[in-house]
Amino acid sequence: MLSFDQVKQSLESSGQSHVLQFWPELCEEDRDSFLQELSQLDLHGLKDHCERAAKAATSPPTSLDQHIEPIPPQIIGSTKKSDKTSLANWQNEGLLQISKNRVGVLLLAGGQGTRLGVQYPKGMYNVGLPSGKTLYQIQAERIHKIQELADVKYGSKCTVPWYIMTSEFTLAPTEKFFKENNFFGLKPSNIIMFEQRMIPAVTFDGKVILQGKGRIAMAPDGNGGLYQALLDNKVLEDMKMRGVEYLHVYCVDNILVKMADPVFIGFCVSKGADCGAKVVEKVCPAEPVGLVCRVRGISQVVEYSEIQPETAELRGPDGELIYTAGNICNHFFSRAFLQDVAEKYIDQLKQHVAIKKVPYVDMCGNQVKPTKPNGIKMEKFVFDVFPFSRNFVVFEVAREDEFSPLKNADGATTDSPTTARSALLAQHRRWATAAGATLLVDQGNTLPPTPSVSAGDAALAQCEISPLVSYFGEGLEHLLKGRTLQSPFSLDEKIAKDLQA
Ligand SMILES: CC(=O)N[C@H]1[C@@H](OP(=O)(O)O)O[C@H](CO)[C@@H](O)[C@@H]1O
Repeated sequence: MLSFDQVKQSLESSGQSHVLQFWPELCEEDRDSFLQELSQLDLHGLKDHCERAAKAATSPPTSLDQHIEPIPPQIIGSTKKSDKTSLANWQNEGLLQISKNRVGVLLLAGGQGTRLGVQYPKGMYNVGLPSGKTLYQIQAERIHKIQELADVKYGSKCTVPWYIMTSEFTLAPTEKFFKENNFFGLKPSNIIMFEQRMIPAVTFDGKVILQGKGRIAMAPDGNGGLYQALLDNKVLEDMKMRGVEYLHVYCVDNILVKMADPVFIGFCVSKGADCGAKVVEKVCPAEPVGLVCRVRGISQVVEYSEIQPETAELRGPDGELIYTAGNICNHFFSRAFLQDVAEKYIDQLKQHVAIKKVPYVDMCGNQVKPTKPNGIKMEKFVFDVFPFSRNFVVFEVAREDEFSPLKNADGATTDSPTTARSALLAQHRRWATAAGATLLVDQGNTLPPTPSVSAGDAALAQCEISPLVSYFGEGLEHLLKGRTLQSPFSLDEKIAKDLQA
């Protein structure tokens, strides 16, 4: 820990001496914790950080729009358009890699869930499924299942390690939650949690914001803080030690995420890719998803907050949208590529500006909750390493099978607990009917085989299939064929055993 004088001097030379304004009022204990917090800051880089933030907030980002082009079809694979044999080959390749312990998953879980309006990590959210499972539990069970599928196919016991990037906000509650839930049956040594860095929020005139008299307002450095966090926490060494060559990186909020999806992994590996992204076709130009595209010939993502509406709305001769490749935050990276990024490119990652309402103490020491944005948070984005890739590929998937993110609180028309729950239940209804089951709603009404689903439609049968029973709809026929099932129907491992018997 640095001494008070060292910290004071550094703050003065960065033009931030106001940070210690309330020091004389602090008790011994608060002084200690504040000094500790300040010692951990990158004090050398502070001046630069504050100046850059203030400058970025006042000068609009240079628009990339004129240089955007769609991704060329040659580098796109698709669960919708590629032929069945290719898909089966990719799946086998993916399972082979998994069976050889070469695949890991990495969860981006440092965010605060502000839009969802909860005080705890998003992964702990229960969207109200009949089973009451949280996002973390669903993900853990999918890891279990994919290990089992690879084991069965290639006859070897394998592990898919689960790396979880948290932040100061989410680490402690996430650890506690995993412990309380007995790590959802996974081996604790195969779950590696680590923390991303936090950086200070800054006012429009480049001053660090004091959140309390002895505390500065800190925010995680964006999901692109991943690369620094991999270095800080020696995660690449851990991967190397385990023999993990490929990583599936995903964000916490997508209830349909396919953990270590063998088809996607297999596609990327077969193409010799070092980096890849899953996309879905955008539903409308304004959908808040990043656009996977090329800018001046280089593959990258232009975030929804940074594209102009006129560009997003561009249409071709038949009225079809030109830019349709929506980023679902499911990325593939080879370990070699991540090593390269860490060694050569980490300082070149773009900084993005987010203007936010940041609670603060004013000059007189009053706590203020601003009603208008007052602060700048600088963030890095996980996909900003794509331009450094030497062989980037894109994999298009069906939205109804792979993308239903939880972003907003209930009441919103999109991306809410209700839409997430409905998407999962609809998928499981499709699996059950495809396996030959008939689903009955309350009064014995038979469900049409392919029900059209609207969010929260109570008239539809509820059918939930545990990931421990089926990962992508496989293995259900021998359990469900010819059966009539009363809603709500929950197929867990125990019921699966009974049905088999
Ligand atoms: C920096 C980043 O990863 N942004 C991602 C991420 O955005 P959110 O702001 O977390 O919703 O998830 C979206 C998909 O849910 C994706 O479209 C977008 O590009």
